[in-house]
Amino acid sequence: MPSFEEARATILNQVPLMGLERASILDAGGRVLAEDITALWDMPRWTNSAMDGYAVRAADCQEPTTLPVSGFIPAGGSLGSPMEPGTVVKIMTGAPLPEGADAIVPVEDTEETEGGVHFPKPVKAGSHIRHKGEDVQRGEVIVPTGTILRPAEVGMLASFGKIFVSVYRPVRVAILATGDELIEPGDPLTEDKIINSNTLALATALREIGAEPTILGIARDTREATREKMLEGLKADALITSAGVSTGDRDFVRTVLDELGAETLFCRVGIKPGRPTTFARLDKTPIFCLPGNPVSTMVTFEELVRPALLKMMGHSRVIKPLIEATLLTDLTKKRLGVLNFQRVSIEVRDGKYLASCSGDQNTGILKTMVQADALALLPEDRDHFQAGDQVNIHLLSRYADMLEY
Ligand SMILES: Nc1nc2c(c(=O)[nH]1)N[C@H]1C(S)=C(S)[C@@H](COP(=O)(O)OP(=O)(O)OC[C@H]3O[C@@H](n4cnc5c(N)ncnc54)[C@H](O)[C@@H]3O)O[C@H]1N2
Ligand code: MOO
Repeated sequence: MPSFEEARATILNQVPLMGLERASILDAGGRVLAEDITALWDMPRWTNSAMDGYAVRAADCQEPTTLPVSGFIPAGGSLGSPMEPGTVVKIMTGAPLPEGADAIVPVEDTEETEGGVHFPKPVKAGSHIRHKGEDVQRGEVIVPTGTILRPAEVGMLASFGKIFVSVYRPVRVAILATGDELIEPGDPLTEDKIINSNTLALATALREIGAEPTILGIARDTREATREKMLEGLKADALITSAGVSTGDRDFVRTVLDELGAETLFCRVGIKPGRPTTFARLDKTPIFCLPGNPVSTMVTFEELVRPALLKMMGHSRVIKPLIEATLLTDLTKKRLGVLNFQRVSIEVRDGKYLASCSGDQNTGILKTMVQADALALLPEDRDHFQAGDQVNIHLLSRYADMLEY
């Protein structure tokens, strides 16, 4: 049975990279760029004013002096001719510096008088000027291939008029729930049925990373139904199944994988929850078969599937960092020899992470998943952790350690 790290490495080494598509930068936010984008011109395109004020010749303003105003340049305008000697030009932020001027004096450092503008302090040549090409030079790579397009990158691309770029396609992931006991949310409740919560939880987790869920519904516990639905799911870029993967009499997922000729790379992992997690592939399509207990489904998605799907979409930073946290409560593991993910809530005090058990760690207990900000990774060789001990955690969301207001 592979350890957690071995299983994760096996998956990450098998998954294929998605193809490329051209997308508008508005739609490409959060996705990974698949080409180097080069600057077609200098930025700024012209030397310009960094302040609303006056363009001056610094040499004219070394002593307190009053000079006449010979022109006005708004942002988007230009003077059209050199600045007349012995005068100044009123200028707005971003407007091109007129020929003959070598400094900008902000309006608040001047006084308007009848005869012109008074400059009480000496002016340094070059002050408040933004030079042509000081940000980016023509031919420079402004956003390299492999970059995640955040607002900063989208802004940079937009400022060069680059509105379509080549990016990795979002991975289309089919989700299949299995089990005779399942009904869909909204169906009439009957005593013996359980609502399929895993599909929508998985779909939400997929959307969070920019993947596209395709919901296949529920496969009843027969080989034929499971096979039919899995075949349908294999039309997607990846397939996730939930439940039916353990050793129960009606757990058909693994049998169907064999029937379909899929290569099963592992069918158990040294983790709790998630021990029966199975990973297979058919041709190049990855198939993640997750255990059905709702917490097991979410934890195995988070720890094993999420990194893989990110990698498929061209991401290189796919593994969450381990953060060291101090326990405020004891944590106890039921079994030695497996890596145990325990649900904890998090506080950040004086820059330090503090973790408390969120409650019952049974894999059927959803409430403690709702209350969890992070998963504590309790190593294989130790079963008890006391308040005050250090543990490693994976945050469950990007908001998990933000401060309240
Ligand atoms: N003899 C053994 N029994 C079990 C083992 C084992 O090693 N030997 N492993 C246990 C572990 S650990 C897990 S996890 C479960 C996983 O089993 P399956 O993945 O085959 O899941 P099911 O038994 O079909 O369902 C488990 C549980 O989850 C509920 N469920 C299933 N699908 C959904 C869904 N879509 N939405 C909400 N809830 C769902 C289901 O009703 C069950 O209660 O096996 C243990 N047994
Ligand atoms: O491995 Mo099961 O997923 O512990 O509950």
